[in-house]
Amino acid sequence: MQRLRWSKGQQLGQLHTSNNLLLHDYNSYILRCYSFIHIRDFICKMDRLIRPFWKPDEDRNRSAKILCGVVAAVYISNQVVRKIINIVQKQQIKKKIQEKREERKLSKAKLEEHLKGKEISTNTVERILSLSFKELQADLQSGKLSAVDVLNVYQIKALEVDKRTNCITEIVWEAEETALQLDLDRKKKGPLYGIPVSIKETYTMPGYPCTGGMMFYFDDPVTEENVLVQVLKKQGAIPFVRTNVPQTLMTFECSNSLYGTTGNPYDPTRIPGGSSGGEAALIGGGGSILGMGGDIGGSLRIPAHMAGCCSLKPSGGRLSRRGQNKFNKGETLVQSQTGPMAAEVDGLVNCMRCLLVPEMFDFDPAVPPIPFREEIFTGNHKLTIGFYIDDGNLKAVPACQRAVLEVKAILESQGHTLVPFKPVDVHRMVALFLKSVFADGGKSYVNVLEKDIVNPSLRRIIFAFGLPHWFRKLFSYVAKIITKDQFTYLLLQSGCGVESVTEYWDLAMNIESYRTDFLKKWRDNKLDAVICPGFAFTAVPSGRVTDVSGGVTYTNLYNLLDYTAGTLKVTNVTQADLDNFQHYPSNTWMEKNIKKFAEGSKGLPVGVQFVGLSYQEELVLRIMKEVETCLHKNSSKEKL
Ligand SMILES: CCCCCC/C=C\CCCCCCCC(=O)NCCO
Repeated sequence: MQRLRWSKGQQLGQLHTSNNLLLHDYNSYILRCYSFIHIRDFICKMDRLIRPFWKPDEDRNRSAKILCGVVAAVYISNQVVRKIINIVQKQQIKKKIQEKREERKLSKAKLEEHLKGKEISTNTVERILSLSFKELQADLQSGKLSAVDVLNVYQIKALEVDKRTNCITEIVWEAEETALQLDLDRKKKGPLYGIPVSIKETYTMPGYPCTGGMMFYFDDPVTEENVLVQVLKKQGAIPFVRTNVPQTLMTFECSNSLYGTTGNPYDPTRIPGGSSGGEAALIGGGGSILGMGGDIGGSLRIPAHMAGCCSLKPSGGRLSRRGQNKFNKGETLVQSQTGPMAAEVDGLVNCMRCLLVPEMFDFDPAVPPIPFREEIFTGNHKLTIGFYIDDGNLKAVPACQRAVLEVKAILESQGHTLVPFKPVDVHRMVALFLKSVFADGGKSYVNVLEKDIVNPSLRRIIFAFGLPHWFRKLFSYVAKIITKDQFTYLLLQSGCGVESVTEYWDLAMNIESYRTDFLKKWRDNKLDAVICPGFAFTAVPSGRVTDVSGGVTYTNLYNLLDYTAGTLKVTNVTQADLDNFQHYPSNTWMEKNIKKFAEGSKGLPVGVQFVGLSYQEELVLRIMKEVETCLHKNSSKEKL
């Protein structure tokens, strides 16, 4: 037996280095059988030890039976005790959640009372809210407006948007004190003086919970202030609210047991996108002019597209990640990036300008010390821009296709050359992405959520993550036959992650080779930039995200490549877009769901994505600004 085990073990070691998935599954299966053999061996050994104590005429199997019984009893009672502990813990969590919800309600009511006491006229509110980013900045700099007035107006509007969408997790109480101080200290005006900024819940700010929507992190003490928050404050900005995120951050639904569900400002029964969904709902609803978010698979861009604002996902840690990435820590192959979200491109530009300063490079020496390159942003040479409306995974819905074609026409009218482009095999890309972000097979999420109330939209995935890998992989084939969706298959297959360091290194090499192939195609087409759909579809009803999760290939491609990508709202869904659904395919489960969820989507915002190579933030912003200017001109012409 010993010899057999040794030789099989050697064989397994050899098989393990192979990349063949089936062989790999077979290995896991054999290893499991071996664990069983170990238990049987153990029982046999114990049997031999105990046997001398039994009378010789007794049943020879009696001791083994008793031992099996004891093992079973210990196992069952262990399970029962664990279940009881879990139930008690869940009750405590529910109580805590309830208390927290009451606290949040009271805090918001208190701020509302405080603002009512100030008797700010509707006129003032409307006037300040109607100002563009540049106008607001100019009025604050000239002293026409005070920081406190602007803050109070945005607080009023933010509370109003929150009532419809539940986008605010915490009120930043020291905001008014900061504004008063800034107003007193007028000589020291930073470039963002008096600009209220909303902050995603994942940014650490001492005194405020930073949970990523997971109760597990609720009692984690927050000691260090996020680097970007520190720099923004130094530049005169005033963090005034913190905003909601999805449980785990790895989905684009914006819902968790602690803060509840955030709705879309255009239709609260639908999602605002995620994970920076609270930010997008607040900015899209008009309750904030500038905000901060994060993005590992689309979390800055999906919500900007779905809730109607704009965002920029910088590349390569261009902005500091310190103090926001504790949830994706250790994920080095695809890294979460921090970035701004705003009502207009000017907000993004000014934010980047004010963050790319010596203070940030000082606070975080890991950030490449590249200041904002004005010469690239203001450059006027004509560009070659690739475009696509279908990435080869899920076809973008008619409104998302139209949005890209409209931007294409705008850019052509500005003298740029637009050429058709098709990304390199997105299925290959998404398999690498899922394997990287779920490298541990989703184990850390399952562990963290074990002591939480799992959000209904995630239950199916978390359940799948708890299943043995061999079963998940086997089931992926069944799921593929039933759904006909390649993404569902890949989520189950690649979501198993890697089993060894060798596999992790292989994965890193495969990502490198995908990046090389993509860059070659980009260079062959002589591209400066690419435009493509903001996402595969517009906002879907809450709770249905996992039914259409394949849409993420439109955004996570640029995370895997580590390119710069920004999203700008360019249009709204029209009746003609909905009528055009007759040409949309319904071959797969997700395509059918997308079609179903599009019903009633008229009026929802639609964004377009603008992509540049790594460290091309200024170029991407330049193109976004050009398009936004033309859109504004066109809409004022329409109004005339
Ligand atoms: C743990 C549950 C995950 C289930 C959803 C699986 C479906 C798709 C996987 C990728 C989705 C990525 C969405 C965007 C995530 C993101 O960018 N988060 C930012 C984190 O800082």
